[in-house]
Amino acid sequence: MMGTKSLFDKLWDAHIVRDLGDGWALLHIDRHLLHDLSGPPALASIANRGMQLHHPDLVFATPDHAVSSRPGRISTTFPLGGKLHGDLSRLSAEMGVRMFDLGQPGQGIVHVMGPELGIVLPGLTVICGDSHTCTNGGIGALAFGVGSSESTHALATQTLRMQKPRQLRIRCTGRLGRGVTAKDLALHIIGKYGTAAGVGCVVEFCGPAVEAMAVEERLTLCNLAVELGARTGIIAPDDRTFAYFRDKPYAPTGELFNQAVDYWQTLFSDDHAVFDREEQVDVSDLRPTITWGTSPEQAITVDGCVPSPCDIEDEAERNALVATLEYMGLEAGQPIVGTPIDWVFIGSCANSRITDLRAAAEVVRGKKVSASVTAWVVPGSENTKRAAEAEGLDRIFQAAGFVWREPGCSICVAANGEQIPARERSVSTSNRNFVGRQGPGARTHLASPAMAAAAAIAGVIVDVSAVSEVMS
Ligand SMILES: CC(C)[C@H](C(=O)O)[C@@H](O)C(=O)O
Ligand code: SF4
Repeated sequence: MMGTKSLFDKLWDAHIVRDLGDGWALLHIDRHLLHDLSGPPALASIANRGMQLHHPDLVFATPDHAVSSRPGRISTTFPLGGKLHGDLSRLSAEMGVRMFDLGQPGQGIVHVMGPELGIVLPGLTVICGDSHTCTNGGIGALAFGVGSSESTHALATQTLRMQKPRQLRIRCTGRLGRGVTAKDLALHIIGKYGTAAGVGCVVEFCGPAVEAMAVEERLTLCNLAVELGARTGIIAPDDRTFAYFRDKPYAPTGELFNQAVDYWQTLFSDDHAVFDREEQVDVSDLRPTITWGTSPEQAITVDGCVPSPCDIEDEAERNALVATLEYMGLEAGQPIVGTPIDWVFIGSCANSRITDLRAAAEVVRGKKVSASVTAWVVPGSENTKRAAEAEGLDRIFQAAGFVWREPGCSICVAANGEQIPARERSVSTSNRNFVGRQGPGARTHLASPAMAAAAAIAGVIVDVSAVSEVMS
């Protein structure tokens, strides 16, 4: 019989502990990740009820959101973060959870360190009290961001109660052009379909353009699934994925690895799988893409212009656009290229992996950051930082005038006391450009690491694919 199951169906079915009826199921959770904002209250709620973790070996913690990224930082460099870090550290120790502490290999943004350590593997269910948990779908895990009560429930039972989501498949055909990345594709997809397109859905990304991506790029693509409104994103694991996990510290080894690969090879959508919605995107003509507004869907190709209120009939929409342009300090209809910037942030769980740092370093090599720009690189994890330093990327960035920082979320969300001042403009490799996201009044343009690096050098937004030396 021809298979009719999607990749998601296979993972869902494999994890059902009990069918609860009406599409609801109790799922086994294979990995539960905790960070310094959502982790301490979840652990405390278990401790305060006199309960124990059901399976502490499947729970892992890392401080990332509220820790300072200042070189030489310690726990209390940002005092509020020090308190959260202390709570996470103490509760983890008391309850048998492995925490990767500051300065240890493993510490980092929770969605970067999971796959990087092989804690997150293809076919596993993964949860974390964080919306970008969807990132892990890039390696073929079924990963959900959860709320605090679900997190507590999972700590106590190692299960999650969930209604089966609908399924959207986005097939990406063609080949990405030079200077065009998974980030550009993600912004393009969100711009094209909108931030509500994925509501209630799991989005499977597939097709030749996805198959051609490095594992890190697939993580970037799935990272932005939540900005499409989706419950999560997922990509079928393939030979590249299997090779990626060959040397990861928590991945199986030897015969167990071979057995794992045998199973991982069954994780794809069958030919006759049925989706609630299917879309196709030809990536061949994509250009570097950047946001101009305060929602990730407000994205244009870098050679484009910001929209003009005159072109909008609906009054409420027109007023919203006027307000957005005012917040962003942009003129209606202006080209985005040439817009002067003040900050560049290369980091976040969207784009802080080794391939991202390499791409940015390639643009920066031998050049200088514009005198008017403050430029930071915040590696996604301690392991990424060390790998980058071993390749000399830190020296390339520092010679150009970038600040080379310690791993964490930093000014992606400005929860660690680091922020972009009001009315200052950043090109950021992160995933959210909401009002006040990088600090009250801060103006954020989301883009790829290469685009951010090129903007840092030029001092204005530029089309990285038009900077000839870069492309040679
Ligand atoms: C603070 C945290 C819970 C939040 C999230 O859930 O995503 C953050 O990581 C973000 O990116 O906005
Ligand atoms: S890097 Fe940004 S998006 Fe990712 S988990 Fe941290 S705050 Fe959230």
